[in-house]
Amino acid sequence: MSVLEVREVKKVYGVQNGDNTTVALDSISFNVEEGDFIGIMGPSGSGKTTLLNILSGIGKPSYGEVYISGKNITSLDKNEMALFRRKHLGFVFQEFNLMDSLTLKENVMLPMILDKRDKEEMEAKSEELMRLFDIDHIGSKYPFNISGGQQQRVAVSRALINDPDIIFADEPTGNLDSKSSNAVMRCIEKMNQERNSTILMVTHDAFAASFCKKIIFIKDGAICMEIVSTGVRKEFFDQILDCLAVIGGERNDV
Ligand SMILES: Nc1ncnc2c1ncn2[C@@H]1O[C@H](COP(=O)(O)OP(=O)(O)OP(=O)(O)O)[C@@H](O)[C@H]1O
Repeated sequence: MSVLEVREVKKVYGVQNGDNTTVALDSISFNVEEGDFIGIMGPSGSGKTTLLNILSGIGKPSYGEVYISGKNITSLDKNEMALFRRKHLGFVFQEFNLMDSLTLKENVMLPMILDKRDKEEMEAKSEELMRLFDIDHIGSKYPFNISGGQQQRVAVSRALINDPDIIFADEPTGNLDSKSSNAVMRCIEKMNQERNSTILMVTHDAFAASFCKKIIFIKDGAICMEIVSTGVRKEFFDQILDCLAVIGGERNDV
C-alpha cells in the first residue's frame, strides 16, 4: 500500500463554469511509497502550494481523491481532519513556527504533550531526536537564543516526534543562508535514510531539491516531468537545473 495516493486531483478556484475561474491543478495523479523522498518543483503559479494544501488536508480538491495510508482524507470533515493531521502527518515550514515561550525541548515534545502521552516516553523520544540532529546540548534554550538553522532542526525533530506516516516540508530552506540550508537538508536526508521517513518537499531551491530521491515538476497545474536521482547529488543538481531551464523555473545556483 502506498503511503500517499493522489488520484486525478483537480482544483478550480472561483465559481465553477463562471467567467473568473482558475484551474490551479488539472488531474494530477502520483503515488508516494514508504521511505520515498519526493521533491515538488515548478515555476511560480504552477500549483505547488495548492497541491501541498490539498495533500495535507488544509484545502479540498474540486475533483479527485487523496489517500494517506489507505484513508481517503478528502472525505474527512474539519474535526476528523484536524485529528488525522495530528496523528499521521508531520510538517516543516519555511517559518519554523516554534513557540517562543517554550524551551526547545518543550517545542519538540509539543505534539506528544497535545496527545497527553506519558512523560518518560516524551523525554526519551525528544532526547533521541535532538541527539540525532545535534541539538541535544541546547534543549533548555529558547527559540530566540539560537540560529535559524538550529531552529529548523528543532522543527524537524518536532515533525518526527509522533512518528508520522508522511512529512510535508514547505520550502524548509527558504529562510536560511547556504550554510544553514546545508545543515538542515542533511538532517532531512538523515531522517529519510536512518528512520526511513517518507517525505514530500515543495521547494524552489535546486540545492535543497538535490537531496531528494525523485523530483516531480509541475507546470500550469499538471505534471510535466519526473526525474530520479542516481544517488550522486552533484549530478542530480545539474539535472534539476536543466529541467528548470526547460520548464522556466527559477535557478538557485550554489
Ligand atoms: N485562493 C485563490 N483564489 C484564486 N486563485 C488562486 C488562489 N490561490 C491560488 N490561486 C491561483 O492558482 C494558481 C496556482 O497557485 P499556487 O499558489 O498553488 O502556485 P505556486 O506554484 O505555489 O506559486 P508560488 O511558487 O508563487 O508560491 C495560480 O494561478 C494562482 O493565481
